[in-house]
Amino acid sequence: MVQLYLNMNTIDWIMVSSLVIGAYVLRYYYNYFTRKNPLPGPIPFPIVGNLLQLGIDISKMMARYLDSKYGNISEAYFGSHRSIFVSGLDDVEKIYSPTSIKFNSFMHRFSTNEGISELGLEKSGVMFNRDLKDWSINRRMLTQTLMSTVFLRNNIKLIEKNCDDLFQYWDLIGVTVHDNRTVIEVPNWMRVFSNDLILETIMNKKSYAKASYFNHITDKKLDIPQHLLKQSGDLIENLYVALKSGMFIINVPGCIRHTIFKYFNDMIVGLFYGVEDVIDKRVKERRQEIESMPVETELPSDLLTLMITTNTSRDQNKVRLGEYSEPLSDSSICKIIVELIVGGNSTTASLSFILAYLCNHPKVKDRLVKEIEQVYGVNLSPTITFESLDKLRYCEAVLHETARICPTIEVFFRTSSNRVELCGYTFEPNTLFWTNFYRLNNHENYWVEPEVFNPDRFLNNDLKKLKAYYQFGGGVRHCPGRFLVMIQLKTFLVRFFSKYDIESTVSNQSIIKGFVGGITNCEKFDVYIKPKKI
Ligand code: HEM
Repeated sequence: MVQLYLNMNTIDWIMVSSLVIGAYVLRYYYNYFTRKNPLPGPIPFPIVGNLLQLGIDISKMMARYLDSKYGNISEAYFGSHRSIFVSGLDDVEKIYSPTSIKFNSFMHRFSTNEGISELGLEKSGVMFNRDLKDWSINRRMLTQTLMSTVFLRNNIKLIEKNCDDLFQYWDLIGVTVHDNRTVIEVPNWMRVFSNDLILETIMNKKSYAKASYFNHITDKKLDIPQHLLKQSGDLIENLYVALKSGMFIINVPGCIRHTIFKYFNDMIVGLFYGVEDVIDKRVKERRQEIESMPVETELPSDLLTLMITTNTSRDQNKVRLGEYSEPLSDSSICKIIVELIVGGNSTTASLSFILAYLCNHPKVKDRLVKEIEQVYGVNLSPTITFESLDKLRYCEAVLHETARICPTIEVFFRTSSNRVELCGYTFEPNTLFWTNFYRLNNHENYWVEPEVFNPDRFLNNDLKKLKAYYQFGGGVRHCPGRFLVMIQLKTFLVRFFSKYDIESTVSNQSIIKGFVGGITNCEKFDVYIKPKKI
């Protein structure tokens, strides 16, 4: 046999390779055409699946293409992984409504995924964690903190402080000069604003992304140490690049990422772990700060402090993790924090879309401002309380209507934990289901004139009755940041419209969307911001 190999010339090698490849391709298509439960969808290629036809960004292609071409249920392949795409209301409800773990057939986010596993997220954190015991501890801790009134009340103060900083920078670049025509690029400012906010919310330390951006775009340099600006600027930039490449890591098979795209793959994974290193340093620093304080010191209720002290002698019993009695490890805390910062990026996108829709709908904007003035009076810098935000019914309707017509998460996913039935088909455990929020939120069967931006549809309606409205998922894995997001968006709008008016640089400016790591972003929207005349 060895002799036979040694005697083979180039032609022989080409023929043998062709035979092997041909046999592989034949077997691949035999398996494909005889698969169980065939669903409509584009025909895949070996190894890459449908990546060549559809690209790597599932949000874009699913919401816009698969649904209109193949209907309520279809399939596509990312590498060898089969994904099922669902956009019928009954089926999406089946996936997101169960509220108990015991009777839930869609408990997991992913089945095994080599990209997620390379990032160390498969068995830690919350979003992708497949270890349900570990997930339930982390999840319970997050829910009890992120949704507690004490935490949310404190966060209002932090949002106000960040608004004040933002407005100070805007004033410095000249927006308060009467009739000033300084162009404000909404998406860029909202990105640095919400990144600072989420980092400070989680890490209990000032972040300087706004200041870094201010220094980048103006000649008036702020008197803040260069290393602090660089640290915040780099962290945000690296996170953004890592997030932008998230779909590449998740959807492109390892055999391609580690060969053809090795350089790019290593760079992204390196960036991701670089971000984690920065967070890890902060976790250790905070641990030391806490340990150096007398035991009886009342500690603040920020997330990092709570995560570090849970199940330690400093635990102030704010969080109860049932039977679990171990403190969370630094590495576990780091993974959770990375996910939360990524979650904060949807808030960025929401802020930009809200301002853009308000600019393009001046009557809605006027009504919103009127409501803010009714609740807070005409006041450049009103004091905001948790209770007062509850009175902003129209504002809430504006937030929901923007999320309906322009969801920042257009599609999201769960994986079956058991054998399940959907749309008349039976699926095995570990099948990945992508659900189409964009289609449901804009479907003519469920909404009157879905293409019209009309917050009134949310005004006198119980959210539970608007079954086709999906923003934060639902059931047992419902987004734990949803209350925080609503508080952040409302507080920002109250502070903003108490001090300024906003106008698009051109009438009816188109709202350009981009897709970054599964989040739909506003790519560009330029406005003039004018001081409010009192
Ligand atoms: C507008 C902003 C946001 C949107 C649209 C959004 C949307 C979502 C959606 C659709 C899910 C999946 C839920 C499910 O499977 O049922 C989710 C999960 C999650 N979100 Fe959010 N989110 C936002 C902001 C945030 C923020 C600010 C945080 C944290 C500070 C956060 C933390 C999380 C976490 C940890 C999960 C995973 C939950 C789990 O798997 O158990 N999100 N989010």
